[in-house]
Amino acid sequence: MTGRQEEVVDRGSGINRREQREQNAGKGLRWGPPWRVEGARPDTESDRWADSWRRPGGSRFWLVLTGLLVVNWLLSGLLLAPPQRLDVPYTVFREQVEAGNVAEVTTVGDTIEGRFEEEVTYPPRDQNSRPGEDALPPLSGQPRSSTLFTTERPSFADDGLMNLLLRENVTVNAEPPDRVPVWQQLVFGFGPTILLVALLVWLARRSAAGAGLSAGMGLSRSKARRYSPEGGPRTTFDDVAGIDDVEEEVREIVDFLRNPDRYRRLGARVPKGVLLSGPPGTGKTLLARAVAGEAGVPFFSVSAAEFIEMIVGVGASRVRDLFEQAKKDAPAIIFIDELDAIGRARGSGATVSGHDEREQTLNQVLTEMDGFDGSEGVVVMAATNRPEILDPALLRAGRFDRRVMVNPPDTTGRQQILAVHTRGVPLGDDVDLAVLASATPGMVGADLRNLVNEAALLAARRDHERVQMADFTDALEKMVLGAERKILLTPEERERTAYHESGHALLGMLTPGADPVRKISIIPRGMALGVTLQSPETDRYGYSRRYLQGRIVGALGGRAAEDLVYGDITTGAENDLEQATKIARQMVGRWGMSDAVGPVSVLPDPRTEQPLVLDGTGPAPATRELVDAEVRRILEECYAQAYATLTGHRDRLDSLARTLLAAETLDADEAYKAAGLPPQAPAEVAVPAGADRPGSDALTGRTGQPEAVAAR
Ligand SMILES: Nc1ncnc2c1ncn2[C@@H]1O[C@H](COP(=O)(O)OP(=O)(O)OP(=O)(O)O)[C@@H](O)[C@H]1O
Ligand SMILES: [Zn+2]
Repeated sequence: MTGRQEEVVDRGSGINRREQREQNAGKGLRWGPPWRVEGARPDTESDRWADSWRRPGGSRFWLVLTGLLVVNWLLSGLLLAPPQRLDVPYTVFREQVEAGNVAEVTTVGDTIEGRFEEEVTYPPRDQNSRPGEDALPPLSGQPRSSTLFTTERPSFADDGLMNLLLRENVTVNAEPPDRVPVWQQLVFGFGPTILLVALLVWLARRSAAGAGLSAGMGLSRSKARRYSPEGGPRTTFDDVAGIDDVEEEVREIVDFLRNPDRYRRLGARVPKGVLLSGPPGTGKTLLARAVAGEAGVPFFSVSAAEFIEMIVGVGASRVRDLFEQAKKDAPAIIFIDELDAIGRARGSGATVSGHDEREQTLNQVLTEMDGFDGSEGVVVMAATNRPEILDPALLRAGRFDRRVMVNPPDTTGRQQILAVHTRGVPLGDDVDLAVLASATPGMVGADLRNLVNEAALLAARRDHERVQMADFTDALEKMVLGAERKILLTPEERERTAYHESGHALLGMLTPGADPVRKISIIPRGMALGVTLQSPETDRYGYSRRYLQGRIVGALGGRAAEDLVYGDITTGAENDLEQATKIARQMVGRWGMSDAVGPVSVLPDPRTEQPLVLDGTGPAPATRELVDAEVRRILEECYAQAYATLTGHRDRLDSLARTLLAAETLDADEAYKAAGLPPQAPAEVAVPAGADRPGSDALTGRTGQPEAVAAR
């Protein structure tokens, strides 16, 4: 793993993007690539769409749900629909009462409904029974017969109906005017909801044991996307560059998937599981897809996080489903991204809800993998950024017993990756990928891909025929530093910033072994008021104590310059202090670089967050105090050194600051010249690597929100 190479010191302040980078840190001082754009992986999504894929979960769930709703609707329609009643005039009704043919009535407002003892036909077939009504047109055309009737009582009727009914022994009911009884309203109003809730509860209960209906509803279906070898452009090893050693390790798998019989015949045990580990964006997914592409087998891709739902047991059945699908399509590859989402060591980590669910899912994966006897022709590939937190059970023989590290590419690797991604891009004659590769230490495949895309966008906006080197360098600068921002600084503030940056830069130039200064700028970018960029000649893999001290001196140079020139300090050094303190802390607690503390690792392991020393619960209070004292000593000594050096070179500092103030941006040559120093490094591209840290500037009231960033 390469370490972070370049240093950017800025004047500005606040939130440190590096924190997150450091979480990815393996061993050594690692400042992960600052330009790592989280979530900006345009390729994966679009590629996935472009490829043929299907998502078996889902559709069936909707089918079942629709079915339920239709049944619900039909039932409620049947039950709620009023029965067909004979609509009779009030006079006819009275007649029937007097004739003793009414068994029961129910009044709803002025409407009277009821039941005749014997069927009545209306309109009567013999029209002469009531001569008075002969002239009236019949209410409805065809005579109908029923024992059920309805009639409307005229509101002016004051005809002693009640007495009549009582006399005739008719049962009389009354109901509120809304016709649907309350119990029915409740049942049909809340019924569907109750039904669904009941179903979910039931599912939750039984899913722990099996798939059951949840399968029918698609809940237990794995959400894996399937890429078939036929559909879409195939990913091959040609698309993967710069990680040749890793490619070699997986070639055997390709061969196995192509000729499973040959391996079977010889009884060779082919790895069932391959664990790819490495920082984000290094091409783990790409590599797995390339293996599938090379072997011409289907590729099932799923993120481990997708297994987990709120409902316990769903994850396990999704795993089962995924393995079933893959076995059906064998030979095939199952790719599980972010394996750590389920593969975290059991009984460790925060006990969140869904803890059981995660364990069950993990157990299911283990069970499935144990179930293979190698003849299925299914290879499971998984990726993780944090192999060290995985449950050891996953790594046992017969599971993910083949482990492959995918490291960030070195310079040559970066050049090859750039070549892959510029295949379809018309390049100007001045574009030199080797130079770009050396200007991008710490960048991984995903970053480089992003860089090419940004450069192409820029070239298009500038109406270039081809993408030129300037497009690349500007794109790189923007990715690394953030877009330039139009904010108005007071002349005093600009001058102060110029001194601050000059302080960083001058110490970078004067400290032996420090990374050469590449660029200084007082154009506000992102959240910083100014930046100083330093990056090494070559990729660095480790750091010496002297080098780290130099870094701290440089980081404190901005504040020292302000202090020296103005006799006062500002909030602008917030990030510098944070960065310096972090380095010092790690020197003392992690790398044993403090004589007083000794060669002891006392910091919690940054990867597992478990305290390392001394009795396993963390350092004893005395050790802690000693660490703090040592960190403070280192910082104070470095600050004193920075202040002294700048004092001794006050003329260079003034000259550099003045030049910077006038020019706003200086590249390496200009900067060394302004400081009256010979250039140290062949200035290749005046582009850097490193980012300024966003933050808040309490002095000016500007906040660190990523608000409107205006590109010039
Ligand atoms: N070695 C490489 N060669 C060519 N392209 C690469 C390489 N590494 C990454 N890329 C590009 O970056 C994209 C993202 O990489 P990929 O998704 O494979 O990274 P990953 O290691 O799986 O990251 P994560 O851990 O975030 O899932 C790829 O689709 C590819 O375009
Ligand atoms: Zn600074």
